[in-house]
Amino acid sequence: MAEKICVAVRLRPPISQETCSGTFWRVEDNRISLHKLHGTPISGISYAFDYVFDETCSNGKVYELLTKDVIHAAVDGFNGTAFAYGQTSSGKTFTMNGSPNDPGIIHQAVNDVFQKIQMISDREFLIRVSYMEIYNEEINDLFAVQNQKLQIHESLERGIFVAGLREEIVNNAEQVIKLLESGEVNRHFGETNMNARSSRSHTIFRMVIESKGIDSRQSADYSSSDAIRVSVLNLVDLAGSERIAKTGAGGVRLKEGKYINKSLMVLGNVINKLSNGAKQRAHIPYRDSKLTRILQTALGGNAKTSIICTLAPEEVHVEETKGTLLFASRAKRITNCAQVNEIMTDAALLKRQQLEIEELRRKLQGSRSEVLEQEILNLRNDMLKYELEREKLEMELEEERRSHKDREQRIRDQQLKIENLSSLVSDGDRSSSQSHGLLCPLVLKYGVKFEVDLDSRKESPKDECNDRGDYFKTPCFKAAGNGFVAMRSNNSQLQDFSPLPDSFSNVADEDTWFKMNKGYIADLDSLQMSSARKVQSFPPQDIAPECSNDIYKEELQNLKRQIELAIQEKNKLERKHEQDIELNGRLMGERSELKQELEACKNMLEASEERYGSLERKFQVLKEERDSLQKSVSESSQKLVVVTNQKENIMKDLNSEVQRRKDLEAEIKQFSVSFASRQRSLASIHGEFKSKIEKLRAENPVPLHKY
Ligand SMILES: Nc1ncnc2c1ncn2[C@@H]1O[C@H](COP(=O)(O)OP(=O)(O)OP(=O)(O)O)[C@@H](O)[C@H]1O
Repeated sequence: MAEKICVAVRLRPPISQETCSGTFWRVEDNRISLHKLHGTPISGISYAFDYVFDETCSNGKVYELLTKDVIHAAVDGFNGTAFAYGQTSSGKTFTMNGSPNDPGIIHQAVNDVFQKIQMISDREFLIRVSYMEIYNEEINDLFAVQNQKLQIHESLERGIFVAGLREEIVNNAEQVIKLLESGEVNRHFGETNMNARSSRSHTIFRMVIESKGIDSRQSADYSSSDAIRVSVLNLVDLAGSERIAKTGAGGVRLKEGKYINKSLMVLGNVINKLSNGAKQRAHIPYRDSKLTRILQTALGGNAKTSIICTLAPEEVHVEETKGTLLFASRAKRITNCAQVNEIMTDAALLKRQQLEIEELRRKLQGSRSEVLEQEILNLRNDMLKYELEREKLEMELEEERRSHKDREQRIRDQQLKIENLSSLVSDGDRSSSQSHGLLCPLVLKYGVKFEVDLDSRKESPKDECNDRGDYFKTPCFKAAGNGFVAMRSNNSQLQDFSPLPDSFSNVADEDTWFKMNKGYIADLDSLQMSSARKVQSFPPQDIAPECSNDIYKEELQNLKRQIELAIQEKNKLERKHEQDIELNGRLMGERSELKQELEACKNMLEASEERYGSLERKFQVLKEERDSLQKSVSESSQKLVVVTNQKENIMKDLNSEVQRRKDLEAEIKQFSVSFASRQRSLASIHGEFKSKIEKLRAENPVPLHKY
């Protein structure tokens, strides 16, 4: 979350008893302004900050109001930086280090860190401390004097760090204070005109606070407690800017002063650029000095930062104080963006990966596999349905084919019957008309032609009747064209005359036709009489005695009846035939519809099969993916076990080492105590002996010349 740097100014009590002649600084709430001697504020020289501490304010209060939050946040995993800035002798070191009566920010921070840790029961902490100074633009290790001119490095894992700097693992505040004291000895101080013990270097006391949830190993689910939080807390005491003229520096002090001023100038530039806001920032010159490089995270980066600017109240320093206030005002505009720094341990990483894999698998199954499987199932069902439908249709079609064949067969049979009947009729008629010597060709409805030639019996030499005396022969069949006509045949030759038979009269007689057709009335207007024909009349003696006219008449009547019956049968069959044709047409239509439907089903089936195949392939790919995920999960689990074991071993070693150290310390303490008591007893023995010797000497004085 973006937040502004917290800035406070602190006015130190005046050191010299100089009499104020012109101006003085007045503190009101969180505002400091320059006033004229008689109290009027000087316009334009008034500044407000988060806090303004006057000369009466203690380090305790400064810590409480300004720095405590940063320190607590560091315990919670946020990077933190607190530094003091100001001209030489303005009270930076006093603020940071304090005095025996009024411990400074560093001491209070150290105590507070350990107190806070004590209160956090669900995390275990590991704290490392280091102490360095930047002297003449070189980094020296204050815990190990041999570590000098150290280099700054940067890595993804550690960020910006000083390589080779000694880090001490600490368990309590006292330990840290002792280390600090030992480090202070190595720090560069120097006497200047302005400060009897002036810091000639910038010092950075660094605490690295690592913490981890205690029960993370037991927890099955990944949570933030599985990660290790690593935060860096920098407590910085800067060297003070100085005016060479004022400090009276020369030689070494002058060289130091130049480096101090240069690095503070770079710090000023960085603050200046950062305070311009994101748009105008352009390049921030962190790399121009070691100080700004080390404090890079604290300035406009991932850290919570508080700055205390110390001010010398003396009138003689008013210009430097104004400069410091300007610096503080600019720093106030800087925005940082602090966040908890969590590092994944191997175990936590593995656990998180495992969970992520699980999640992915769930998603995969939920969003794809299941859906695909369902889709495949649906398609399979569809396919089955189509198959069944297809089978049903095929069966129907087969049945239809069979019935169609039957119908065709029936039609063919009927046609055959009709033809047989027709030929029967025509043969019968021919015989009949031949027997009467009458030619009466008739073409009746539906193209069945009946010729009644009553004379042909006698004329035809091939007639079987001649041979066996039977004038009615087995009918022969003869097909005729369609059409509803009743007409005389035009096939016969024109005759000279055509006399009507005595008894039969005219064949076109209405009554006769009515009788012949059994109630059917033909359109007599359309009937044509055959042309007159010469018929040779035979004398009665030429005719066989049994074939008298009556017999003929009777035969003719029979024949007529047969013809009528045949015609009726034929009409019936014709109607049936028509119906069959109609039905056949309808069935053909249905059949072609069924065929189309079958074709569509086949197409759908093919498409389904194709889709099914592609889904099967996808399913296979997903299966393989799942298998590889499972494999990586099992590998991760194995790694997890190894890493956990390793960590447990290390923790055991560490604990035993700590215990050993404690034991040694106790031993040393015990030894010191016994040593001291021995010393005391030796001293008392020595005293005793001495006094005894003295006493003996006094009792037995020995003459000098004896020696
Ligand atoms: N708030 C304060 N109350 C009492 N004494 C103070 C206060 N601030 C500073 N002093 C005293 O003023 C003197 C100079 O202070 P200090 O050494 O802390 O200044 P400095 O800014 O660190 O100077 P330098 O930059 O030269 O190291 C010291 O003797 C210190 O004890």
